[in-house]
Amino acid sequence: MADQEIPPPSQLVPLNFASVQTHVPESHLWPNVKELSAAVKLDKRVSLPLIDLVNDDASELLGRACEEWGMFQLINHGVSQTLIEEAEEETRRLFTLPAAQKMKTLRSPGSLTATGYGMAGISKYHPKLMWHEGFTIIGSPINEAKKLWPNDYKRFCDVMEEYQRQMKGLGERIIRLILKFLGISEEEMMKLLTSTDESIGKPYMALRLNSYPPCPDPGQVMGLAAHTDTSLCTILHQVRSNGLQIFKDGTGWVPLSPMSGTLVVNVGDLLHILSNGRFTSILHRVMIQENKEHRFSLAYFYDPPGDIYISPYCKPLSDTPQFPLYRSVNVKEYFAIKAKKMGSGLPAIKI
Ligand SMILES: C=C1C[C@]23C[C@H]1CC[C@H]2[C@@]12CCC[C@@](C)(C(=O)O1)[C@H]2[C@@H]3C(=O)O
Ligand SMILES: O=C(O)CCC(=O)C(=O)O
Ligand SMILES: [Fe+2]
Repeated sequence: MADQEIPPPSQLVPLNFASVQTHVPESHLWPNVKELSAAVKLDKRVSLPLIDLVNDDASELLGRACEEWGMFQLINHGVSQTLIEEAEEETRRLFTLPAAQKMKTLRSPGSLTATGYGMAGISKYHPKLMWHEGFTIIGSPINEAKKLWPNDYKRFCDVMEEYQRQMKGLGERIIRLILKFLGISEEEMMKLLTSTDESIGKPYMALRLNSYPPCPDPGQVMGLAAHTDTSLCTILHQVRSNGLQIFKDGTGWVPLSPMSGTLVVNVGDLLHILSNGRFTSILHRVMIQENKEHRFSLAYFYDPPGDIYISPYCKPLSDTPQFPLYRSVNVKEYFAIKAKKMGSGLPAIKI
């Protein structure tokens, strides 16, 4: 089969990966991936803090993990294994559809909050394309699912809606415990967590299904380039596969291996701002592995609604005076700033 003609990057159309048999097209060859990989501290394969959500000390443990790592793995998270497996199965079913079918739901360029198929938003900041295709779901995916499976869309919708519902509940539990660690009052918390109230703006919660197809030359491509998430926190389920790396201060890039049954949670920019820089919005990326496996992941971005203002929380009664590192910013505005600043929004709101 002939390799598909490559559209210019500005169109942000994923490659028809199924048509690539032998060589990676020029558009996807990252000249620096060898150096990037060589710099990875393989001997430093780290294990993230493992936190039991029903532990009495969960709040303290989560807070410490957010300070030290900005990422941790959760057990006893309460999301059923069956639901996770169903969501995995539906993700696989979606990405193994013919390219033309997936293209019927292509996200409109420029829209940050649309449901549909496409490349990661950060693609437009890189001269080369990533070995990745995504499907973002905000709210109900029913309109897009009908295009993908005209006679059989219900299963996908039911599973994804339930998955979002459970992830939202889990996100709220996690954030509540983390805010408690920061000393934020119940009243202040309510403002941040009233995520379904449409009167305070459009919901920004998003589920992104990620697909990293097998690659004939994994050493020359990038799965998902280094980025921080634009969320309070992100809850990630990886389908039994390596490839996720984090940038740890003082160490450098380190690879992670998912532990089965756990969900990986990371701090995003909004929680970094809220904690006045105390929690790390962790830089992470995905590198394609040699194993020729099709890798999938499901990332749930837990966000407040668009019109909520996020301000650095400075302990009012602490001995040492604290000053806010960032100006107050609303969620919608921060998304727009981050998109405009090529994926790096924090410097733009620094005081
Ligand atoms: C720099 C970025 C990266 C963006 C777009 C732009 C600003 C906001 C980011 C997110 C955050 C929430 C999920 C996502 C899928 C979304 O809708 O907005 C992300 C998207 C991407 O990573 O693709
Ligand atoms: O696929 C992964 O493991 C990470 C995905 C991710 O970082 C994202 O979707 O923002
Ligand atoms: Fe991410």
